[in-house]
Amino acid sequence: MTDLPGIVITGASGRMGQMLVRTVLASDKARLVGCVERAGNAWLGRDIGEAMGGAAVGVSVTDDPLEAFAKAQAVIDFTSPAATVEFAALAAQARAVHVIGTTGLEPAHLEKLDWAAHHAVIVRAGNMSLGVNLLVQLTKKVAEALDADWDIEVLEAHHRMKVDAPSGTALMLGDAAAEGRGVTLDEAKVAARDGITGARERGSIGFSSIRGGDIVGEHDVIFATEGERIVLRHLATDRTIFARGALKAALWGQDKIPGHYNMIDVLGL
Ligand SMILES: NC(=O)C1=CN([C@@H]2O[C@H](COP(=O)(O)OP(=O)(O)OC[C@H]3O[C@@H](n4cnc5c(N)ncnc54)[C@H](O)[C@@H]3O)[C@@H](O)[C@H]2O)C=CC1
Ligand SMILES: O=C(O)C1=N[C@H](C(=O)O)C[C@H](O)C1
Repeated sequence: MTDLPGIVITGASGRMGQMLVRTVLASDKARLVGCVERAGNAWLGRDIGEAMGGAAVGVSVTDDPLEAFAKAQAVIDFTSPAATVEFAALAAQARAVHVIGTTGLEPAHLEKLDWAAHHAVIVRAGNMSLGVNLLVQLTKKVAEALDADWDIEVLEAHHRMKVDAPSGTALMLGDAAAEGRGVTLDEAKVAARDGITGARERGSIGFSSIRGGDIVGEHDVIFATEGERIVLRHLATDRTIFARGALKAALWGQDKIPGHYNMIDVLGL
């Protein structure tokens, strides 16, 4: 039992944090060794099982990531960009696999992750589900097959509490479409339209974001031309798909050399 990889969950009281705690506790391939929250969080010092409304599990929530990571073989992190950059440096020091689900990372954050990836394994993806990562590959293939007479639009819908847009998944899909078309997303991306925008620019890749209620995560990639349209769609109805993917990544990373990996690597797609 004690030989199983020890996992620390950061942001343990969050929507994904709680789902991850449940997933690790239910697993016979890993054990929960730590839960981290930010200073001031109401769950600090409490047993995570009790804080989540169940039986005690023997792991208290702490705001000391360094101490928690020292006991871990992997850190699963769905928090915020600033926290993730801090955790990447600490996970690298502890030589723990750092699984990053956090979205909204800017180029400056990514540069810091690249530094950490010289010292430890990082697995990062804006979406950890099998379905979305398959959709990424399908999007690339369809974009490769079609020319710029086919307009590409990515639509995403999420719950009212989501703070970043377009979603990390939408950007993964946009990147795949751009790669298939032989351009970069930076040059093709149109993420906001309002007022007299003029006609659509040929070859651009558009993004639209809906926020409302408790939508877990919905993504469409639309390829539209004169007289016909292809729609590739993924609907997430339960956050366990992300948590299961993240745990798979944490276990997969145990025997890998330091570097920056993604879920396509983990899933072998
Ligand atoms: N890659 C994927 O498959 C998925 C990614 N996400 C992403 O995960 C992130 C979190 O999403 P949710 O769980 O819905 O948000 P949330 O707001 O419910 O949870 C975030 C948690 O992180 C904690 N946190 C923030 N800063 C911290 C710090 N410095 N130290 C410790 N804890 C800290 C917060 O207190 C909070 O409990 C978002 O970026 C979201 O887009 C969400 C679902 C799936
Ligand atoms: O914030 C969320 O909830 C989600 N975030 C990820 C994203 O930005 O794509 C993944 C999933 O769609 C849920």
